Amino acid sequence: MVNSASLLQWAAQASRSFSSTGTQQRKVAVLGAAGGIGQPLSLLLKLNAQITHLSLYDMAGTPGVAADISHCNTKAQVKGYDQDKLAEAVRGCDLVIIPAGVPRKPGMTRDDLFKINAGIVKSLAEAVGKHAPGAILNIISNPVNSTVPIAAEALRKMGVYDKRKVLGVTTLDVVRAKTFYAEKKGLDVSAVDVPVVGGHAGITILPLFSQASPQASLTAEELDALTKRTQDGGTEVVTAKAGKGSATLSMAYAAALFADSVLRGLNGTPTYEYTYVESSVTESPFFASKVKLSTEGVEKVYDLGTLSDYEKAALKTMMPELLQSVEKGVEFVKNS
Ligand SMILES: NC(=O)C1=CN([C@@H]2O[C@H](COP(=O)(O)OP(=O)(O)OC[C@H]3O[C@@H](n4cnc5c(N)ncnc54)[C@H](O)[C@@H]3O)[C@@H](O)[C@H]2O)C=CC1
Ligand SMILES: O=C([O-])CC(=O)C(=O)O
Repeated sequence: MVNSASLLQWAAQASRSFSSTGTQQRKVAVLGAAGGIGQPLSLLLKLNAQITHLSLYDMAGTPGVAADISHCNTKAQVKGYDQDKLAEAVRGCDLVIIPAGVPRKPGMTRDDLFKINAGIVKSLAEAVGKHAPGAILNIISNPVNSTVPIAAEALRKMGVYDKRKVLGVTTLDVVRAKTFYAEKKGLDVSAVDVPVVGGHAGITILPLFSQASPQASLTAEELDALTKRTQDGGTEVVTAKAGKGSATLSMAYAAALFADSVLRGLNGTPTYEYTYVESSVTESPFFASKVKLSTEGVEKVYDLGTLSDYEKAALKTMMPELLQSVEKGVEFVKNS
């Protein structure tokens, strides 16, 4: 798993690798690049020495963001594309990251975003299926529990679906669980690992503190508080931003870490991450668990290991909601 130390490493390497030769050509697109997540994410990707071409797409304002970021003295060549240039933006991409869509306001659930974001993700996935079949998709747009099945079903309809390549980004849940656990137990956050499985909404987010490392003892109250804080991490930010959107900076950080792992895998160094993918680990057809990322995307999906009674109960409780969200996404594409 890539951690913050490697993030700093690639930032440090970025300007040095400016003159390096012989590295693989890797084109990455961000769809929704002018948004709250899109802008800082694009900046972090510009610092990633694995990326040679960075393609920024949004409905408007993208050339400005691209011009700004392009002045950083790192290797990636940056190009901005507005509305009618989607095909050009994604053509030849190895990785397409989608943070396009509306964010929550206080009082909303992620599922409340379905009405608008379902259609956005479907049309962007179709464009990738048409102009960049074979690219890996990293889907950030909410509700992730439904938008990933939407993208998968849209690509399946086109005959280009590859389950190894459609990945829901749940890295922020892992980032939060690590932060909150380390803070609570006085641990070095850079040495902490916490698996987070399930989905990406409320009770479907399940941190597995029984498998955290290093193991610190947690009282029943501490375990419950840490689990709930991880599940409500998004809402904590939505409330604090008071109508001005949801997590953007921590999300950009998490998505940049995840993209780095995907690219390392593509470039021949296997990496391990938690991500929401087509899965047979539970009865839900899509589920977030640990995967091995390699040259074709997800090479292996791991099972959940030994769960505590608390985690077994939480897994059972989340299932109806998760199944319903998956079904809602699949039906949306089938009926459109
Ligand atoms: N997976 C996760 O852990 C997280 C997911 N999110 C989700 O990410 C999404 C984006 O959040 P923000 O960046 O804060 O929103 P934002 O509103 O600041 O930015 C979204 C951008 O998407 C663009 N957009 C809308 N329709 C588009 C289309 N058809 N093609 C290309 N671009 C399009 C908008 O013009 C805007 O620039 C939301 O759905 C939010 O809920 C947010 C945080 C964490
Ligand atoms: O809470 C939201 O709406 C955004 C999100 O997914 C997160 O921050 O985890």
